[in-house]
Amino acid sequence: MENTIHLQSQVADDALVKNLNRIFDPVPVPIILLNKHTEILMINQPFADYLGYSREEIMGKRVDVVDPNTRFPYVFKSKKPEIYCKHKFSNGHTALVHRIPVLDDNGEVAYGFGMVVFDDLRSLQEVLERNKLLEGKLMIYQEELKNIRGAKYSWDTIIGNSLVMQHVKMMSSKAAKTDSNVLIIGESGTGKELFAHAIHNDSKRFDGPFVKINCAAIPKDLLESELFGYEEGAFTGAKKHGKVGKFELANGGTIFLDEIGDMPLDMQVKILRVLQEKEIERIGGNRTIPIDTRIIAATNRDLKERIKEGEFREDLYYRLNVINIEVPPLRKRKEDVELITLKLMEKLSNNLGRYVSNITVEALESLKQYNWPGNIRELENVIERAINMTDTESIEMQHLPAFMISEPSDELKDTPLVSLRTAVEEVEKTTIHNCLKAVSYNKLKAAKILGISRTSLYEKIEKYHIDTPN
Ligand SMILES: Nc1ncnc2c1ncn2[C@@H]1O[C@H](COP(=O)(O)OP(=O)(O)OP(=O)(O)O)[C@@H](O)[C@H]1O
Repeated sequence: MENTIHLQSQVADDALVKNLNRIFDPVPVPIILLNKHTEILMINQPFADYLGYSREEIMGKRVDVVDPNTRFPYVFKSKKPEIYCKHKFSNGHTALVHRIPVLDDNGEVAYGFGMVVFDDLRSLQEVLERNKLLEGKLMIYQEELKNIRGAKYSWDTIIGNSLVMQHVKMMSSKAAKTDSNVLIIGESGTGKELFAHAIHNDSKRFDGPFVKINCAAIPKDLLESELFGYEEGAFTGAKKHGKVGKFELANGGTIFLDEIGDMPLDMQVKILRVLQEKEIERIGGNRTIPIDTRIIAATNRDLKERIKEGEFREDLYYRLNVINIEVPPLRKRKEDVELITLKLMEKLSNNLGRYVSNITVEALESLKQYNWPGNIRELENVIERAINMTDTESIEMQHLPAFMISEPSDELKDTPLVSLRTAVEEVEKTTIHNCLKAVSYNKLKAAKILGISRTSLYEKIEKYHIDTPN
């Protein structure tokens, strides 16, 4: 009776093995199945090859005969699976394996299932090392990103209390509360990028990415792949796994298109398409990728002029210019020069490891008078230079660049250059005229106030052709 049962189970096992071979031979992972006596019931071709045997040689043998290092006898005893365990096969290979006892309805071991998960631990080690390296790099970038996105770019860090700046900040913080496109215009170095950051950080997208691209700095041929990315094999020289473009990177956040006024016309068409369709296509790709990105663009160019010149698309201009923010040049907010100077001195002293906290009235006055064609970026340079030049805690005239001191201010720029004599005569004429008017043209009184004789006053009235009613 017992023999009959054994025979029946043998027949069932044979049928099972045939089917299992059919199933597992094509699987490119070494797999083995043991019966409850730890005899090999099935071993797929990849595993037989891995061990260096023909299948016929080892079928039906006890696993510890084929591989004396096997732990299956212990696993059968403990009935506990061993997952991702390092195993050194008797042929010298070291691998990561699973050893799994398969229990029947009574909780007894019916089969043992084995599988090689990673057949070359050396290459696994390399992958793990690389992974560790990448994780490390990722952490550094995340940290950097946090710094970039941090409080550094809030409204408070945009220094300036002049009326015009208060207005621009107020407009920008309103813009932050919407999801509309923003166009920031202003001369170079006025802080357009700072405003773009602050708007992003104060918007509902603040925890999404802020991705910047300088449209003027990237060669025309590369701009498209930078913006939209490409698929593997899109062109010769393309990276192996393709490349993700800035629009995709900015998904869920904001893309800052700096120097948009310098973007080539053919690229403008593509940007317009993204704005309208809210989707992109990678170069060499055939699928569209939906994009949820807010656009903030900036330029120091006169876009209306560029439109007239045929260099900028009018339709793109209107799409971008939903909210317009104009950052004024520093010379139009001279009231801010003192505050910005003091804040920059504090920041740059720290950066440079110096302690320079004072500036003389004279030097500050020079900074206020200067025209600042390079705006705050130029002011930063001047302060940094001065901190490096001074040996004390104070910035003085001599620490400012010579061109600044001789540079005429805005008002003086419009004054025609005249000789000292002409200038004195001009002042004399105006003073006499004003004085006569003030004393109702009483020449005696006027001469007294002016401190000259009546004769002298008459002479000057004649000389300067000053009209008097009597
Ligand atoms: N209001 C401000 N307060 C403090 N620093 C400022 C301010 N505005 C600008 N800066 C500083 O001036 C430098 C130039 O600013 P930013 O790059 O934002 O100017 P930009 O207008 O974008 O210039 P560009 O058109 O050349 O790109 C930066 O170092 C920035 O930190």
